[in-house]
Amino acid sequence: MRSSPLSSTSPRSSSESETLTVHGYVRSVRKQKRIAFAVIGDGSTLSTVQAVLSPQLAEDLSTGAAVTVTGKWTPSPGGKQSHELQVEDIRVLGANDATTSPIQKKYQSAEYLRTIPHLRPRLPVNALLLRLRSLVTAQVTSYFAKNDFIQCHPPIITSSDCEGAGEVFTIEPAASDATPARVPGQSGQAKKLRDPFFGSPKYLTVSSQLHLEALAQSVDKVWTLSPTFRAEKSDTARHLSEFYMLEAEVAFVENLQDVMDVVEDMLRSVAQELQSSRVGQELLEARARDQGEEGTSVSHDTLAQRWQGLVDGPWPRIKYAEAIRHLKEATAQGKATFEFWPEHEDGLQTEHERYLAEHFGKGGPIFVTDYPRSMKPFYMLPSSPSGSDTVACFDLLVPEICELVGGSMREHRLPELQQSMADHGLPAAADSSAEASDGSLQWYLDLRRYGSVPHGGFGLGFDRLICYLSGVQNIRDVVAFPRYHKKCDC
Ligand SMILES: NC(=O)C[C@H](N)C(=O)O
Repeated sequence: MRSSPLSSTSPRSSSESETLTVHGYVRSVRKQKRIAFAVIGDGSTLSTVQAVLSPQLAEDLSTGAAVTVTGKWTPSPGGKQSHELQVEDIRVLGANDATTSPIQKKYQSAEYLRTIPHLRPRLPVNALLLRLRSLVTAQVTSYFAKNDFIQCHPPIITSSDCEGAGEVFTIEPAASDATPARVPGQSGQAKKLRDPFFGSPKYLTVSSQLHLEALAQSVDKVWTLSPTFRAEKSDTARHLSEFYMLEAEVAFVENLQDVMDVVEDMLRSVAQELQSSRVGQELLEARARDQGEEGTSVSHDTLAQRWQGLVDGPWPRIKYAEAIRHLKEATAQGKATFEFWPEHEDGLQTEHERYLAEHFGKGGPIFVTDYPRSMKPFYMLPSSPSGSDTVACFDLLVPEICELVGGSMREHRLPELQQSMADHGLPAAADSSAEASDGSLQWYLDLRRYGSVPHGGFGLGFDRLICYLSGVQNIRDVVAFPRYHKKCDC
């Protein structure tokens, strides 16, 4: 007798029957006078098993019930499947009232399914997305291990806003846990003022980059896949308040091209793994079945081309100034119409990024590099070490999603970093003897004081990558329990 996930229950070519036990959920049940059929799936594969049983055994069965079924795995006379399970015993582990169940065997919109995130993964395609995430995680882990990167666990609670964009969540214990603070001059009277748990306000991390920089300067090459948080109110298909970011930092790297090479190689390895995996095959199967259903996912062919676009290389690398020129030309020639006219000082709007990825990137990814310094955070190295108006940075743009990765060379020189912090309005004490004010980046400056090396790194929006690889168009539909403005229910 075997008991295993359906994904490892491969149909036998031998005609000899084998006793098999499967666990799963009833996807559908058809009861006739003398015979009943139940389709059983368990989320480990899109494939299902047809169970053939007597009407008595099928009596308590309803769609959605959790069952353990034992029977003979025999060649099927029906054309739809090579084998079927001739049931000898069935146990209903968890009954399901199919009439009141929030999951119904009919089309249910993505918006509706977002209201039941705890049940949504029971749908085979949502289970497939969980398996995709697991496969991509395994592949990036393997890629980094093979390339001598050390996996690190940077902190989630931080004292500064790395990106300086002011979109941080502040953390504090619940009010009842707050230590009563004594108010000076009111001896003996403990007044219930909030005494910050950590002494001063702390935040949920918006990026692990600064901490990774510290670690890279100890072990050379580091990476992490960690949750990050942004208190953005944007109601878009590409933003979440809690999301996973894959970040890496490489020490002793002199050139932005080398950092882009890591991104390109790593994503290529993920796409290759996907192309040869069962998860990949099933994703294509699912897309072929529901070709662009209700505008929630891309077609089979688009998805296959997307993966191939990641495998094919090298991906174009163009400078920001060139990108703006290209957009202006396209507008002037009537090849593109934008809501916002592309201007050097206005930055790239989403519509511009989309156009660049779809046209200049030949439908695949494209790196845009060397953005104006004024548009980027304080930690980026100038494009030319002697100073310039642009910084040695890149955004990787892909069709539909637009920005998938952002990275840069980091300013590793102390005086220049201090100047850049001052220019960006950040406190930048001149020497280490100055008392480090809470939340200051003294520790970050120390990295430049004590054995600094040229280094660079990047951050990739992991949930966006899952969207891109699966062809699902809304990030809220690829994250098991998505958190966004006004939404954090379970
Ligand atoms: N690690 C990175 O480069 C990510 C960057 N700090 C960001 O949040 O975009």
